[in-house]
Amino acid sequence: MQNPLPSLMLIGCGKMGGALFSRWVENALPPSAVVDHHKEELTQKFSSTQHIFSASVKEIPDHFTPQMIILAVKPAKAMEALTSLPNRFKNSPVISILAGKTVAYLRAGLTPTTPIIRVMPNTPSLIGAGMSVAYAEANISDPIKAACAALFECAGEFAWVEHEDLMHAVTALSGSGPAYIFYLAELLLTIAKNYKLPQPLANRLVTQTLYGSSLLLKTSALTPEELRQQVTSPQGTTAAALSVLMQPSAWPETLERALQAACERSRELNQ
Ligand SMILES: NC(=O)C1=CN([C@@H]2O[C@H](COP(=O)(O)OP(=O)(O)OC[C@H]3O[C@@H](n4cnc5c(N)ncnc54)[C@H](O)[C@@H]3O)[C@@H](O)[C@H]2O)C=CC1
Ligand SMILES: O=C(O)[C@@H]1CCC=N1
Repeated sequence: MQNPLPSLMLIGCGKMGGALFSRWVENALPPSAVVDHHKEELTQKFSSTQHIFSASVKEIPDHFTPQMIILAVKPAKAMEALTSLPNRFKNSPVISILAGKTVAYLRAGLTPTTPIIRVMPNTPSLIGAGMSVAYAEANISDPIKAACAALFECAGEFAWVEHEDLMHAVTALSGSGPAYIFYLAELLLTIAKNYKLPQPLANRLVTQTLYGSSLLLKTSALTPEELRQQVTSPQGTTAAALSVLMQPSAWPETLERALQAACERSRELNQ
């Protein structure tokens, strides 16, 4: 059986924080607090009486002490959010989902002993199909790591990395990755217009092809290369298309440059 979820204080309930929070609510989150400037919208959206919605950490009632704090503001707002934490919260374990911001950076806004874990989730978390990857320093206790895993397992798959530097590659691959897939869908839909396919049909073709291929990739024992070969008849239509896409300057170099740009940006975000 899955570990019970810890009570939380979620700071920042936007696209990513909000997606995670909705999963946690569905998975019996104990009474928790959500801090966001959009308090009114969030109170309506989640219409919950058991959670506290607040526009500022300072308005959280004295009787409420979370077991964990989840930091989900934009990276540029991290220090402002941490330094405005009242002292009574400063020893609670903090999970940061911020791109780029290292444990050392975050620690400067907390105390030398606050347990800090970094997690990189992605937006398919909203439907329980997310991929979250976490890094914790060696001194973080097992119960804190287990509580972190329980939270992100509610949103899909979860894995640990041993070295913080790997979080850049994780961010470039699975954190930003859904956008690459959505852009591929956008491009295919735009191109479909040239072939006079009715738009609703083109939507179905693109969506079901991406969905079916992802599901096959996830459930099949075959490698991506083997699955690709199963589609590709010698001298057939797929081979004709792949002879364009597999040119070094086409997908191989383009994707390599794209991931490199994401990694570089992740490093810059720590400044
Ligand atoms: N959107 C994505 O696909 C992913 C985002 N992330 C990370 O999640 C973080 C949030 O990103 P998004 O949800 O996309 O941004 P967002 O802009 O949708 O959400 C940020 C939220 O923080 C709130 N906020 C700003 N300052 C605050 C403060 N001082 N106290 C409380 N709330 C405050 C804003 O009102 C907003 O609702 C970023 O650091 C990003 O790197 C990580 C993985 C994926
Ligand atoms: O674009 C970003 O910076 C964030 C991190 C991963 C996905 N979105």
